[in-house]
Amino acid sequence: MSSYNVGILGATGAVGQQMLECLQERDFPVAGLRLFASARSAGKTIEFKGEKVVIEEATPQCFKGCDIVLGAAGDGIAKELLPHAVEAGATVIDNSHAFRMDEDVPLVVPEINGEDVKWNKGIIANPNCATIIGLVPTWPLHQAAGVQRMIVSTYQAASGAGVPGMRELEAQIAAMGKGEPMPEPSSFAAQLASNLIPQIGGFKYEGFTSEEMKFQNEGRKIMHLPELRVNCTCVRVPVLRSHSESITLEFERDITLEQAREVLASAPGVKLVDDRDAADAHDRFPMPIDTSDQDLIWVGRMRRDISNPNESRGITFWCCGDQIRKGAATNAVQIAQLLVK
Ligand SMILES: NC(=O)C1=CN([C@@H]2O[C@H](COP(=O)(O)OP(=O)(O)OC[C@H]3O[C@@H](n4cnc5c(N)ncnc54)[C@H](OP(=O)(O)O)[C@@H]3O)[C@@H](O)[C@H]2O)C=CC1
Ligand SMILES: N[C@@H](CC(=O)OP(=O)(O)O)C(=O)O
Repeated sequence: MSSYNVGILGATGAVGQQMLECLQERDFPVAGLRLFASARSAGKTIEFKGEKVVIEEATPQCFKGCDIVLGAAGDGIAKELLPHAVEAGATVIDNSHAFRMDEDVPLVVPEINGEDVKWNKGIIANPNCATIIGLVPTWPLHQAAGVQRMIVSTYQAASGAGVPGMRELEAQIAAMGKGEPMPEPSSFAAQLASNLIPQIGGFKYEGFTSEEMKFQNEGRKIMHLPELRVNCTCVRVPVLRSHSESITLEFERDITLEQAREVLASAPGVKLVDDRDAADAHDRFPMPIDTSDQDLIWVGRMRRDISNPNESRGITFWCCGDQIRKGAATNAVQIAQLLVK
């Protein structure tokens, strides 16, 4: 089997660190590993497969010799640096928003549109984390009955805002516990501990935020459904890791609740946890505490949409998934696996 020189831009962040674990877990054929971050981190080391790898400062020239570059930095850095990785001959799989909606950039969730990697011209984009988590269970139901419309509410963990978001929530919880003054928020618009913040990203379109519009726009591109109607509300919740979503789907064709359950029970990337009679809440429905640090999207609370006048055309469910893994690092490494297959 061939092996590849892999670079990670943003190797010290929440997603970059998780990528290192995913590469190891999936036994990705890494010939050489290069880690890039800001000048602040240059010279520090990170262990990979028992060996210390020195972090290099990310510059336009740094990608020489890389076959695959995994992007795990913010939009601005991705835009500035990753085209240089392509020029240096690498294929880029980027997690930022920078290239997702570009026409010549495939936006890929392997369980849905893995085939799209084939038409890449050097950059493949990893979708928004909340979008991936919602679409993995939606796609098999779409294949069964044709999804026309989605109503989505997300409950997004603090680590969606990276390492700084996680630290901010931890510091606030610690201050509350000790009765100390609350540290000023900086990653989030307001205090997150003991609160909910119904704004992720800036306000963008008719009062919807950028995060909310990503669900519609990226969802249309991934599922090849340019007419898909999506109404999404994104909320930041005081959970450290793993996003949760309430999703109502409206279908073109009839599907019963039993049929929908059957579809999801064998869908790739999905675990059905939907047992109203289970004695233990952990077996009754998915919760973010149970879906952290694993790769599947757990689905439960499956119900017929009683607000839909056509009783066999609407399904509501709840799902949870680790957004640092399947919403980012795992999805990117799965794409890399498709590329080298
Ligand atoms: N967290 C999540 O759940 C998800 C994140 N994403 C996306 O993934 C990307 C990374 O997010 P996340 O890991 O959360 O962010 P973090 O804030 O945790 O990490 C950011 C990374 O970018 C690096 N970086 C910052 N400035 C520079 C610079 N000037 N040059 C080079 N590298 C730099 C940081 O290095 P240093 O340590 O040296 O500052 C760090 O490695 C973002 O685009 C985000 O939108 C996508 C889906 C989910
Ligand atoms: N915005 C997401 C995480 C993220 O980074 O998304 P995007 O890659 O689309 O900016 C969250 O905060 O939960």
